Amino acid sequence: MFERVEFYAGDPILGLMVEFANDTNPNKVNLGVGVYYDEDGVLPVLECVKTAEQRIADPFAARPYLPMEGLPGHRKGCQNLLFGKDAPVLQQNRVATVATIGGSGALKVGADFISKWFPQAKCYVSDPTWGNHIAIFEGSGMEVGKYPYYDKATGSVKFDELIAFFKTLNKNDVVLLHPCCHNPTGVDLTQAQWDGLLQVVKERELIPFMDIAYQGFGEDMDSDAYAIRKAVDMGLPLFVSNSFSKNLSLYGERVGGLSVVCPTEEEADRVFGQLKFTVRRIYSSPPSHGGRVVDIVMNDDELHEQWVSEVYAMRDRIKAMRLKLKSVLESKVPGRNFDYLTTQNGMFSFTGLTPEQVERLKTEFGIYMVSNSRMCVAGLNSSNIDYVANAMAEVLKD
Ligand SMILES: Cc1[nH+]cc(COP(=O)(O)O)c(/C=N/[C@@H](CC(=O)O)C(=O)O)c1O
Repeated sequence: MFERVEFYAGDPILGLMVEFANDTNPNKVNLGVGVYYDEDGVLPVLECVKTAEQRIADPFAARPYLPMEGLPGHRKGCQNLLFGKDAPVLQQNRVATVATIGGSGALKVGADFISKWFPQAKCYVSDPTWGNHIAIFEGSGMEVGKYPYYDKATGSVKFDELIAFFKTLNKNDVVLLHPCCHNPTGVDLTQAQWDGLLQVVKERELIPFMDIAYQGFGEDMDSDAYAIRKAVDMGLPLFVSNSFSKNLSLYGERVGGLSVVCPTEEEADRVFGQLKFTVRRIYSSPPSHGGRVVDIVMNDDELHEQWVSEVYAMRDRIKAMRLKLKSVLESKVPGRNFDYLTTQNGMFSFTGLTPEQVERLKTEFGIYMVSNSRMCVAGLNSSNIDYVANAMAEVLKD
């Protein structure tokens, strides 16, 4: 019956979590999956989340379905975070937003919506990108291509090639963009480059789909949303998928959102209805617990302020680990350039290690990075950073 079903090779990122859990090396270090661990190597529960949990704690409360679109406060929280609390586009009711099952659910709902209403559209992702981007859009039946992005030789963006490529695309083709904290490279566009790129998107009438999963881990909440707000200012139609997994440390609660910026309120109403229908036929409605936590933290001014400072503390610890690792590696591997550790942004660093060197880190030292050489810097802390630096220095001798 199922003999034709192919074996699943496993996910290059999530598969590492299983391997890591089974690794008996007492010195093992998880620099694989994009999860923030604190200075003690523990996945934190934010103080603002604890307060929100206390407010809703009632183990005997009923658990009704949420609406297909999720809680109004969850949706409002996404909109204020992405577009700015008093943004005209929100006052004009031109944004259709649904709460989703994490950022992954947002991408899936968006991909299914586009596949249905723009059946000729092709999707183009950065080279490289988060591996699941390709799987999600192909899973929605879309053809997925790659646009030039990361220049291995210089460690920067191949901006001229990217622009030239965008100029070859067709109306309504989708370009999947990382507004900040690019995954896996950590290499972001400057604001001037965003201005130029979005101008080409406008001229070619492309559909920009911005996936922001690390807002607050780059510079700050507003700067990290620059590309999103610039696109709105330019009057572009825009899809935005956002995730609270990392910046609320609510990974397993599966909380995110999909927002679609429309030219008119009437069109936003139509899109909102079809987004609800798309949710209904994929997973029907979103989880309630995480949605209630998002609602409280995002809409209580005091908790929101506390949340922002907690995200910035996570951001700053990652930046401190970048500086420390760079200085230790420079002392251990003189002559090799480690500037990328401090020029790259957000949770990830593209180390440039070969697959063989990455494999040696895992098998000989119990240090886990993604095979494409992505390192989750948030897995570093004062007690493991020297061990990691020594191991990297060792494999770099090859
Ligand atoms: C760019 C990006 N977008 C969306 C997601 C999905 O977020 P969620 O809200 O959990 O559905 C992730 C997760 N990335 C990390 C975990 C994973 O691969 O699922 C990672 O890159 O390690 C991203 O890195």
